[in-house]
Amino acid sequence: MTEAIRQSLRDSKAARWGALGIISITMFAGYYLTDVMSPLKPMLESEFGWSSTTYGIFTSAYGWFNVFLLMLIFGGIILDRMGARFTGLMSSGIMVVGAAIKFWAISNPTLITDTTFGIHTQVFYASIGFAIFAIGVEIAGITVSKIIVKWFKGYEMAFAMGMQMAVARLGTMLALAAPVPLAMYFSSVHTVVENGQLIEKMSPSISAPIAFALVLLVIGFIAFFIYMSMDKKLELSETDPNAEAVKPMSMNELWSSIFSDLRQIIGNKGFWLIAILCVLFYSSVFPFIKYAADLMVNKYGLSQSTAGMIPSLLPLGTLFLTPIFGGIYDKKGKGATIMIIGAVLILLVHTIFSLPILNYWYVAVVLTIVLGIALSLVPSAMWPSVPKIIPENQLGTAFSLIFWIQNWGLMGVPLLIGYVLDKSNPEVVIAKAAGTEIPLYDYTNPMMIFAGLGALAIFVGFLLKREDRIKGYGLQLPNIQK
Ligand SMILES: C[C@H](NC(=O)[C@@H](N)CCCCN)C(=O)O
Repeated sequence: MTEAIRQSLRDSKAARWGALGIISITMFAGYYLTDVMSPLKPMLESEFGWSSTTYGIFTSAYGWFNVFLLMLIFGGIILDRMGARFTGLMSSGIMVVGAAIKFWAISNPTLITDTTFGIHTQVFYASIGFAIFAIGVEIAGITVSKIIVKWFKGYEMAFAMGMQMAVARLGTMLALAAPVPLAMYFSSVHTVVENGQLIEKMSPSISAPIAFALVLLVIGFIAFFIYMSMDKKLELSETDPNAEAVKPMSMNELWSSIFSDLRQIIGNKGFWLIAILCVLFYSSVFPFIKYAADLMVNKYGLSQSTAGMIPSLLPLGTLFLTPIFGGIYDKKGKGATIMIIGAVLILLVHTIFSLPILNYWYVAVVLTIVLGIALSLVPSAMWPSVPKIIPENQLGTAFSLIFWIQNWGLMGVPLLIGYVLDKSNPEVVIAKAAGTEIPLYDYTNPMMIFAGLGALAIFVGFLLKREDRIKGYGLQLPNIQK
């Protein structure tokens, strides 16, 4: 069979998009669990006595194992060596295990009174579960990116990445809008003693939204099994029957190939600029989402039950815009410019959020929509740009290194924000300790931190554009090969 007439399964539009649809289910479930606790922050404080710092510790657990135990990097290395089928199944299984631990911790009231390693036992176990889950969702993320490159190279790759991100963001949107109604729906009545009197109190079920996440994750795990058979068919369709079988590597060869990949990637300036832009950009958006519902209560005067509605508009816009911007990048190019425009919007939005004026809910709506546009622009150009800088056989490792650097921010920034929030609002901390009426948090300082990250991202975006001009990566060129 000659090269010219051999057909690959990826040449079939239905097969490419079918594969994408299946893996998107797994990511949808993963993104739902990632943010499910955000709208529950005020409830975690009132029901379980968590502080902003406690919430920050729990949120930062997302990066603990990925960052300190280098789990993400191992994930990328495994992906490049063992392939997407093994790595995808492994990562979706890890997500289920982590979510189950988190569910157990949140639904177990006996953990509330104890401490472990100096933190609330419930927070400790919920954080461990979240940290394990995060290994899974991050490795699944790089696996899915590599799968998309495998199916869509030379085709509508940025559009496909945009579509996958859109479905994942649907998970984020659900995580911002659904948990409070779910927790309220499954409320139960408890008898408690207050001022020496027995009173009946309705307690929301904070674990109900997590139980729902667990069900979604199990469905995502099953979906990956279905994808595996498609992946096998794709490989068979691309295997040249006359090609010689690849000789298995010795242990020495394996290690030297791993180190050689790592050396080449970290010696690449374009890689570093994308990675730094990634950590700055995502640290100003994802950690913001963790505090957005609380910001709506404290700055814009919304009630707890409606506070998640405005932040849920953020992923809503990205559903349509990420594929659209991805499509523009595919056809017209201008990847670096798209990333810079996104970073400018981040700076603008967070600066306005930080001002102690314009505290009207409709201002929050407009700012959230603009932030959604930024969250569509940058990722739609950033991820499809990586294969222009790094060869395909090193992509798993490169994506994992970028995610690893990004995870420092996803771990550190929420912790910093929780700490700054408590430090800038001592009266709230005192009122909580005294059990008196809790005043509102002032969010000026945390929002200035987010704005600062946006400013740095613009600077790095320009450096990336310059590097592209020097090295000719083709970031400003279209992805579709005519
Ligand atoms: C594709 C990209 N994913 C990531 O950046 C992940 N490392 C973090 C996922 C966190 C989920 N809320 C993206 O989602 O744009």
